[in-house]
Amino acid sequence: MTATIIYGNQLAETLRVKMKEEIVNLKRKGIDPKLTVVLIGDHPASKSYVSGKQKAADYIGMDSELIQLPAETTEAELLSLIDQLNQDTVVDGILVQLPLPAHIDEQLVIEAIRPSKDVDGFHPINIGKMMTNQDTFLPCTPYGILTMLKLYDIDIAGKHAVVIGRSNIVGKPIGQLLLNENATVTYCHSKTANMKELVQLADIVIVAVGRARMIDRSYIKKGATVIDVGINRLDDGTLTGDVDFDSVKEQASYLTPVPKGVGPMTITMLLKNTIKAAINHAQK
Ligand SMILES: Nc1nc2c(c(=O)[nH]1)N[C@@H](CN(C=O)c1ccc(C(=O)N[C@@H](CCC(=O)O)C(=O)O)cc1)CN2
Repeated sequence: MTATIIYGNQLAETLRVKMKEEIVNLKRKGIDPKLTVVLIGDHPASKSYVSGKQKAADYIGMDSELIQLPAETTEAELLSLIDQLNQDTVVDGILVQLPLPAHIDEQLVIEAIRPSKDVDGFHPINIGKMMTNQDTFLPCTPYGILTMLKLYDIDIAGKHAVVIGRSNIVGKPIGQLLLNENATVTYCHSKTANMKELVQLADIVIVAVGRARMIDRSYIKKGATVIDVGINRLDDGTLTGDVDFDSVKEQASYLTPVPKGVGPMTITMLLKNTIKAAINHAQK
């Protein structure tokens, strides 16, 4: 058996075409969603992700703006900018690209964003709503993963999902979203003693550790669904995931590639959240 490969870039394209129409319809009703992205410093990967967000917004006809500030920007300056964007009635979504330089407290910045404009879904109020299964902005990567599983009709309820990684932006929230869908969820992390045994039990494996090709077929139960969130740049410049793709594709029933897997869905869910924010703002 060879796994069905879930190409996130193709799903993302289909969803973006639909959003393009949605934007036309919203504009007819006087709703013009706007996303503001803030980038501090010139970290090459962050610059590339931010540019991907701008291009995707342009493609669907969404108004977007990039505010790029030097790495020396102080925490107070960034908080003051966020305050201005919170007050600006034209701005629907605010995204501060992470990671931030070490002298800025990331959590303080996340909490400064008005929850109704937090299209990243990182504000504790939005996380709390997600945990209690209320309507809110879902963090974009986990939301993208859930959308991929649903579009492929992959059963979640009653299945055993193992999440490898416990970051605030991917590991913790994807586990919660799968739990909300009635999966039984196990988290593994760097201190988990029997990780391989646990992963071998999983029907759905989400890998978000940041270690190139760490998970090979010996971890994977025959027929499992494997979602690779890792983006690792090798010395030769190529990108690879946390999963050893060629090995796992012979064992899994569904598998996401890197690149062209989860990444494009992350950006697509950001657009979706921004549209949601604009509709919410228009109803107030
Ligand atoms: N404020 C946020 N910061 C960060 C987030 C986030 O969701 N919000 N997530 C990541 C980075 N990220 C989005 O910002 C992101 C990562 C990767 C991709 C993507 O499309 N990857 C491509 C490959 C791109 C390449 O060639 O480098 C792929 O997988 O096909 C999009 C968004 C950390 N920061």
